[in-house]
This record gives sequence, structure tokens and C-alpha cells, in this order.
Amino acid sequence: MIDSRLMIRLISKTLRRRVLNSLHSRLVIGTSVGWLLLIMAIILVAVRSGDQLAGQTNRAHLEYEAELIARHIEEAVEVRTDALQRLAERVSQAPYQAPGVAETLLQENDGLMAFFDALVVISADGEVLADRPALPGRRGLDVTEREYFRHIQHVRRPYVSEPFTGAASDLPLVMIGVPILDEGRFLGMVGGVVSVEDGSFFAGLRRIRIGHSGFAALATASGLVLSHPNQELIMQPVPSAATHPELDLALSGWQGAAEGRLLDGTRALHAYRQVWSANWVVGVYLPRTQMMGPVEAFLRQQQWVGVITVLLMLPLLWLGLKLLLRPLHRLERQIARVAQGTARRVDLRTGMRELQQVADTFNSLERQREQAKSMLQDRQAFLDAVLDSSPTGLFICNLGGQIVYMNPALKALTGHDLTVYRDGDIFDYLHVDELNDVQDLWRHTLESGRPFSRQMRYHAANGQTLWLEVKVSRVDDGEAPLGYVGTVKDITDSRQREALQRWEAEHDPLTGLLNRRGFERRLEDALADWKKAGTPSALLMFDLDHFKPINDQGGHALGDEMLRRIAQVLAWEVRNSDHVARQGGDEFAVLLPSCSLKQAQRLAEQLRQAISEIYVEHEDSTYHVTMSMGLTAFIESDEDIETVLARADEASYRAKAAGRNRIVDAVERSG
Ligand SMILES: Nc1nc2c(ncn2[C@@H]2O[C@H](COP(=O)(O)OP(=O)(O)OP(=O)(O)O)[C@@H](O)[C@H]2O)c(=O)[nH]1
Repeated sequence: MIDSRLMIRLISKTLRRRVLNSLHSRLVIGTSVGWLLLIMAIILVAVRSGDQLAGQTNRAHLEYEAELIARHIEEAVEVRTDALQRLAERVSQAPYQAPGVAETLLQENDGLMAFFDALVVISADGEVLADRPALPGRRGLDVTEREYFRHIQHVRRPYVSEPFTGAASDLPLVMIGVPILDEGRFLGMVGGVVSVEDGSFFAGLRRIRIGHSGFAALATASGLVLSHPNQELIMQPVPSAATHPELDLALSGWQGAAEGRLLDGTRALHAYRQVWSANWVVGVYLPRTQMMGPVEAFLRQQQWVGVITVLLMLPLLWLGLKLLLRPLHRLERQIARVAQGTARRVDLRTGMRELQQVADTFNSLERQREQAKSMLQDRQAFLDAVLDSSPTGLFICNLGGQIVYMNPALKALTGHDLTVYRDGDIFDYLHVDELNDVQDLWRHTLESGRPFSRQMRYHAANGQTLWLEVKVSRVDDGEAPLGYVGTVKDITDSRQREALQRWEAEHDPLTGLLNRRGFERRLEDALADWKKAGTPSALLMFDLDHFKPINDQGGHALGDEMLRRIAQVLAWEVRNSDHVARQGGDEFAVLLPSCSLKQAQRLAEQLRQAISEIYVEHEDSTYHVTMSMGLTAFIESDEDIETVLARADEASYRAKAAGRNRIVDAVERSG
């Protein structure tokens, strides 16, 4: 089963995407909601006004009903009182106290039975003399203690009694009594008995209905219910003043209408009228549900009207808005065409001023954009031409350090184009010796934005190793960095020239060996090592014996050839770390760093042997040379190289003096 939350999310997402995404849908929904709100507001106002109007109308109507009922009861009481008075007169003129007289009188006035449930004649001393219909136990009853008898006896006026329970019938009754008077003297009374529960007097009142649930009730001013549609309440006390304050007021003589509650708690409109002649109160009640029935029916009707109107209106609204928005869609399509480049401007003719204004503004902006674009293209073309024609190699990097542009000069120089750098690493073509340093420096530049400047060896596409001078600077637009621009200069020639010059400064051009200057610099280094770390080094210095005859007999070139061969043999015989020099003329020197004296002596002997075996030939003559060598090593007292050189030189001189082709050890001798 699909999770309901997921379902709701899906629906709302679809709604947002599909429905709420277009102006048309939003307008349709917005207008419908607005329309609904308007209808609801109208209904609300109508309901409030209807409520007020219904209240006022019903109040007037209910008061009128109460008035009618009270008047009807007044008249009924009056009619009955009049009839009883006529009977009382007749009784007063007859010897009614004589046996059977009163009874006969009642029989003769049998028509009064239409008004009452029973008739009685009571003597001045409170004895029931006659009754009709005759009820066992009623005749002869003593009623002197009855409230109605005492009242009529004293007041001597017609009187409607408080409800009481009949002694003979054991039913709740009301007595309408009239005094029998003879020139003001009280002779007794005639009374019409009305049954509260099933007498016709109150039955009519109970049947009164106002609408389908409104009703009337009657109570005595003392607070006993005489008539009510609910029979069980008859002869019960009325509800308390706390829950029914308006009823309490009515019992005190107030007449009018007010909102209150019924016994079951429902709200109802109450109207009260007094029946003064009987000291009763008529109450008429109209439940609020009935009172508001027409208003609610109207409300329901209006709600349906609203819903139906919206449902009918929706397609019309949808269509109307679609037609209304057609120019907008036209504009949208035209703008899309301009964006695709298939149109240059929008051409919208519409009566909608605002939309026309949008189209005009768009065209004006598009014109400005075209101008700016063309200016930019011109500028770009100019810049491209400048970059293309620059003899210096130029490149541009993005902020990540990737090359995004190379000018033709740089492409020609390296033989690479941009694709090489896009696909591969910028450092792939660097000389391996440069790699680490250049990478570190470049990383530092990217992180700090500081300029990059470095000479480096680089492998061009044709396999040649170039010396390049690369300088890179960051380009900023105000505060934000945009990228990096770099220049590349080919310095291969100058580097080679410099290297040659450096080499020439320290080497003998004829033999390729170190010259005096180069040799002395290395000797300085070795002496410094000796002084600092005690690293021993040995120095051999020798002068060729009988070299001059080669020059003299074979020519200078032959002498040069001999010198070159000697240099070659020397280079072969020594270690790579040893330094061999031609000091000038036919004088040579060999520096043996980190070499003990013993090893030096062994090497010196090897050299002597090797040189003696070298020969050059000229015109069937073979020429040999030997050497007179002085050998020394650093000693404690050596402060400078001149001392060391002098010691070796002096030993070499002594070797020559001692007969040539030999080695003299200066240290051994001095030791
Ligand atoms: N071919 C050639 N000869 C040179 C060069 N420099 C010096 N010489 C010659 O080397 C010779 C050195 O002279 P000496 O050392 O007196 O000649 P030697 O015959 O070796 O004499 P001893 O040392 O006494 O045996 C001179 O004749 C110089 O002209 C050079 O670059 N090329």
C-alpha cells in the first residue's frame, strides 16, 4: 500500500509542477478562489441580515401570538364569569338552601355545562349544597378552608382559584367562583369547576402549535404549570429563575419577548403575556432551529448557487483567460525565437498597453544587447589579433589552473595545442628535474594569487628540450579574481650561450680539461672541506718531459695532438669525481678529493705509466713524452691553496731536476 504522506507529497509536487507553473492556471485558480470568497462573504452578510430580520419578525409574531392567546383566555374567563353571575343571581332569588332547590337550579341551567366540567352551589357557611354532574362525596363537602371560598367570602367578587386537588374527584382543578349576594350580604357562591388535566378549557391551549415545533404554555402567577404540551409538567412548578430569568420576570408581571432556553436546553424565542383576570401568565415558545429554518434553507440554497456558479464559470473562465493571455503566449514564443536566433526582434500588435510596452522594452534591450555584442566581438577580434600576432608565447588559465587559451606563438614554440593540456596534465611535458619545484611554485601561486616566475626545461612536441622562462600573473576584476595570464619566452639559446661561457671560463679549449681558474675553484672547495670536515684530498702536478721536440720537429699541431691524447688518458684513468686540469703549456694538475695519500701515490704511478705509453707519429718518427710529477696532500698548516700548489709545484720541479719521469712526494719529504 502506498504511504499516504508519500501520495500527498506526490500530488502536491505534480500540482506545483503541472498546475501552478503557468500564469493561466494561476489566474484561473486565483479568480475561482476570489469568486468563492466573494460568494461566501455575500452569504455571510445575507445570513447575518437574515438572522437579524428573522429575529425581529419572529419576535413581533410571537408577541402577537401570546397576545392573542392571552386575550382568548381573558375572554373565556369573562364569558364563564358572566354566565356564573347570571346563575348566582338566579340562585339568590330562590330559596336555594331548601333541599333540592339548588339542584333544580343547576338542572335548569344545564347549558353552563358547555363551559365547565362541573358546577357547584356552596352555602355561606361553606357546604356544597348541590353539584352537577353529581359526584359521590361532593355534596355536603365543607370547603370553608379552601382558598377560593375564603377569597370570594371576603372580596365578594368573581375569582379564578389557584389550582387545587378536588376532594371528591382527586383531580387537579381550577374553580371559577362568583359570590351569591343579597344586597351586599354574602349568601354563598356558585362555582364552575375546570379540570386542569382533561378539561376542555385547557385542552385547546395544549393543542396550539406555532410552526412545527413552537408551542404555548400557561402557568399561574404563583408558578404552577396549568397547560403545557408535555402533560407530565402539568401542576409542576415552573423552572427556576436561575435558568429561566425571563420566565421569572413574567411571573412578576412583565410582558414581552426575549431569547432564552427551553427545558431541554435548546435556544428559543420566548414571548409572555399576562391574563390579569385569572392571574395567569401565557408563554409562547419558538425554538431557534425553527426560527432560523428559512435562513438556513436560504443559506443552503445560496451555497449550491455558489458551487454551481463556480463549476459553470470554471470552463468559461478557463477559456476567457486563455483568450486573454493569447498575446502573452505570442510574445513568449517570439522571445524564444529571438533567443534561438531565428528572429531579430519581437513583432507584437496588441491592444494590451502593458504587454505592448514589455515587447517594446524587450526590442530596445535586444538592440542594446546586439550593439554591445557587436562591440564585444570587435574588441574580442582585436584582442585575438593582438594575442595572435604577439611573438611572445601567451596563455590564459582559469582559476583552477587549467589552460584555456594559447596563442599561436606558444603553439608554434611548444608544438602543442590546447587539447594536450585539456586532456592531460599541465606538467606532463616538464623536464623531470624541474617537476617538483615547478609544481610547488604553481600550487603556491594558485593558493596565494602571487605571481609565478621560473625558468624551466620543457620537452617540445618535436622532442627538443627547450629552456623556457614562464611568468604568470593573476588577473582581477576589481576585487574578484578572473584567472591567470602567462607569458612564455624561449631562452634556450641564451641559456646555452651562458652555459658555454661558463664552461669556457673554466676549461681549456684545446683539451677540454679544466683550466687554471676552474681547477683552483675546485681546489678551494676541497680545502674548505678539509678544514671543515677533515676530508682528505690529494694534489698531483706534473710537467711533460721533452715536449718541445714534438713541436719543433712535428709542428705545433702534433704537439696539440699529444696534449689532447694526454688529456684523454688522464680523464680515463681518474674517477668521475676527480678533477683534471691543464694549467698551461705542458703542465697538468689532478685533484683527488676524498682520497688518501696512499691511493694518490698509486694513481700517480698509474698516470706516469699511462702517459709514458702515449705516442704521436710524424713522418716515420714516433714521439713519446714522460712526466715529472709532484704529489702532495692537505696538511694541518695549509691555510690557502697557493701554499698547497706551491708545495706540489716545488715537488714537480724537484722530480724534473732529479732526472725526469718520476714522482716526488712533497708530504713525505716535508714529513
Ligand atoms: N703544441 C703546443 N705546444 C705548446 C703549447 N703551449 C706550450 N707549448 C710548448 O711547450 C714547450 C714547453 O717548453 P719546455 O717545457 O721547456 O720543453 P721541454 O721539451 O718539455 O723541456 P723539459 O721540460 O725541460 O723537458 C714549449 O716549446 C712551448 O712552445 C701548446 O698549446 N701547444
